[in-house]
Amino acid sequence: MKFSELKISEEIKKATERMGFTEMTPIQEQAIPVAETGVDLIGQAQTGTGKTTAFGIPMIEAADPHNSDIQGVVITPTRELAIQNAQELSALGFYKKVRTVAIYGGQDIQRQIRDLKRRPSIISATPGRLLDHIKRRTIRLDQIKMIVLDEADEMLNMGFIEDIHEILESTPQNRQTLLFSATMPRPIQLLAEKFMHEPQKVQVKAKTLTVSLIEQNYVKLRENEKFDALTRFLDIQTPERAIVFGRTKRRVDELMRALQKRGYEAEGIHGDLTQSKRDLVLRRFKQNEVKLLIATDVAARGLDISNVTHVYNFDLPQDPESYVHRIGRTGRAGKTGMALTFITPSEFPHLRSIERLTKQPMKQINAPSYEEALVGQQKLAIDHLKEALESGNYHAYASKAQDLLDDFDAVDLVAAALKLITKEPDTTPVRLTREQPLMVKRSSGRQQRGGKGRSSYHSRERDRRQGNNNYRGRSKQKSQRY
Ligand SMILES: Nc1ncnc2c1ncn2[C@@H]1O[C@H](COP(=O)(O)OP(=O)(O)OP(=O)(O)O)[C@@H](O)[C@H]1O
Ligand SMILES: [Mg+2]
Repeated sequence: MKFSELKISEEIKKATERMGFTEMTPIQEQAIPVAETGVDLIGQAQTGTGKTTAFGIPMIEAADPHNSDIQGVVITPTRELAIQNAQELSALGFYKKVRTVAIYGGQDIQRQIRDLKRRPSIISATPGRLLDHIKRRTIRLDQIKMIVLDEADEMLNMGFIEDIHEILESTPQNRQTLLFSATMPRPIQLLAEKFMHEPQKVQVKAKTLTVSLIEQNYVKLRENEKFDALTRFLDIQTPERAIVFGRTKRRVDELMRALQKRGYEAEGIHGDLTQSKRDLVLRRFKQNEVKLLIATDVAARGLDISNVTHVYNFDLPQDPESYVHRIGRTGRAGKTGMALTFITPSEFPHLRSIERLTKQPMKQINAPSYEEALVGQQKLAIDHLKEALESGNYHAYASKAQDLLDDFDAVDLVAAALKLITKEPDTTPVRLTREQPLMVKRSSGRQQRGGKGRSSYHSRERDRRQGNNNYRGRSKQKSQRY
């Protein structure tokens, strides 16, 4: 079904056209008409399938640009996602002249207050900064018609739950509440239903939770083999654009420096960097100035960066849901992608938990040898050489080439030139601080580094079976993981 067939205002149809959309995605086709009836809604569909527009259209449709109140709020777990959602909502509201402002931590609050004085209809926010504005009375939510929790399970999962409750308390009882995510663990759903009014579930039925366009592989290796394996895979797979996920901020910093030491262009992103640094890194990655983004889970959810061809899980994610979101940074909007996950022997059971959630078996592959990596890089050099040949833009070198050919054997010459342009696999020694394998001690309910205890994956699975609401004691996780 096309957007043009929807019963929505012409301005929004025109906006989707301007955004290059014609056919609706399944979640858009199924969720928009339901949301238009005014009911509460829980929407679940695979990563990269257009959930933003699925809640964006009803939100813009409900907003009246001539009304000076804030009428809609979208809450997201990260600042980058708040910015991205604001951009998409602004695009959808372009012709209807519905204005959206992004409100997030790390940005000058006075600037935000100035933006707010211009009376936007919609706020796209992270919870902490939104609460700050509510307390300063620079934002009032008492007239909102609709609130969306994007990445709803994450918002209700770690650390955010108290903030969400406080935000909801400042909104009208009769507001419409929409929840969206690619994953919706049952305990979270039960928790959500407590503050929703008879929500309708819109789930796009798919055989697997992950997108079939993403090839999913894993490598079994020891902790101290991971880094060489990563660089060799990078040499062989030569990703156009890749995200490498690490478990902690320290890990991300160390990985970035180690990769740079071996001659890779890499930038890191995590929650301890200043917001301007985070913005800069993401901009450079989006503009293809740097091919490798090394990230904590701060980049795992929702970010829509075109042409991310590879996702590497250098460390296993904290829970199976995070895996789904991390690898979902590739294979978006119909494109293909590849995900590769490193697993140490003691973490092996977690692999099965991931596969049980995704309903998609992963394929085991082996870490490449030095020789294989060299072949990969040679192939890349030859490709570059052929491209240069096809471009025809080398005639200024012809007489020098002839001089060389007079003195040397042609094969020797090309071989020497190839060696020069090949980035041979670098074996510069690097040191990474050892990360403990993924384990969680159950009794305290929060993440512990190392130590004995059951894995979070298994306790989560048991929760799932028992329908436990065991998600509140995890507030420390946000600061560790992001
Ligand atoms: N109807 C459509 N036709 C073509 N492209 C679309 C359509 N709807 C959305 N897109 C594009 O698809 C991409 C993914 O959309 P979006 O970020 O909303 O996915 P998502 O379902 O929210 O994913 P995630 O679970 O990772 O947050 C975006 O680049 C968006 O512009
Ligand atoms: Mg999204």
